[in-house]
Amino acid sequence: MYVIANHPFQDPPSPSSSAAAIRWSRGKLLGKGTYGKVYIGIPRTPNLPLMAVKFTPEYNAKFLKLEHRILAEFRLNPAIIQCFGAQITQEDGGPRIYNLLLEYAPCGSLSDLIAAAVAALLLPPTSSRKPVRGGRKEEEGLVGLGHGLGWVGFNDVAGYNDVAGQVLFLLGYIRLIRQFCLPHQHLTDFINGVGRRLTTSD
Ligand SMILES: Nc1ncnc2c1ncn2[C@@H]1O[C@H](COP(=O)(O)OP(=O)(O)OP(=O)(O)O)[C@@H](O)[C@H]1O
Repeated sequence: MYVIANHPFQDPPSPSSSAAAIRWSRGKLLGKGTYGKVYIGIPRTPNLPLMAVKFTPEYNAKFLKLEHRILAEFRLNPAIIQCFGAQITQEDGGPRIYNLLLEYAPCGSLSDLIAAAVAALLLPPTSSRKPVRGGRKEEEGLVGLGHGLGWVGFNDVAGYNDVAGQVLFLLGYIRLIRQFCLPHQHLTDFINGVGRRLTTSD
């Protein structure tokens, strides 16, 4: 993989060849969203944490670029997931790829957390929550999530004790509602980032 251009965080819209290249290699697939796939980014540059790298072909990167711009506005905000910049790469004559380098959030998104809390509320009491042998896979997953994260996560978020925390909590709800009722809006990517940051354990 060759790095063609770096978009440092301070200057998201225009590529800069003078920016020090963040070196990383692609790890396992974390998931897939509307705007691209997300892989673990294993840092090859000293002092960089593990990353989540969201990527898509450059010709299709309009929304990832917008996400980059929005995250730039919240740089160094401890409540919001960090972005380390963006890179355009190319492999062996393949298409140019736009990579958004994000802080890795090991505990999933705020919407995951809310879904887990809702699951914990809807599921029967603890004694009957254990996965049943032969039960449906999704059901077991839900039970596992609800059991492990449900109220702990909910209390963590609800206990977030300032105005910003309350707002972020509400944004999480908006995302959940959007998933069921509203047309897709890019703003929800930002909300995703908020959620992931809030659900990290540090
Ligand atoms: N910073 C991150 N840390 C860890 N995992 C992540 C991170 N960002 C994304 N992921 C994983 O990648 C998946 C896809 O994320 P992405 O933000 O592209 O889409 P989404 O938010 O799930 O859906 P949509 O784009 O439709 O809103 C997520 O569901 C999650 O599993």
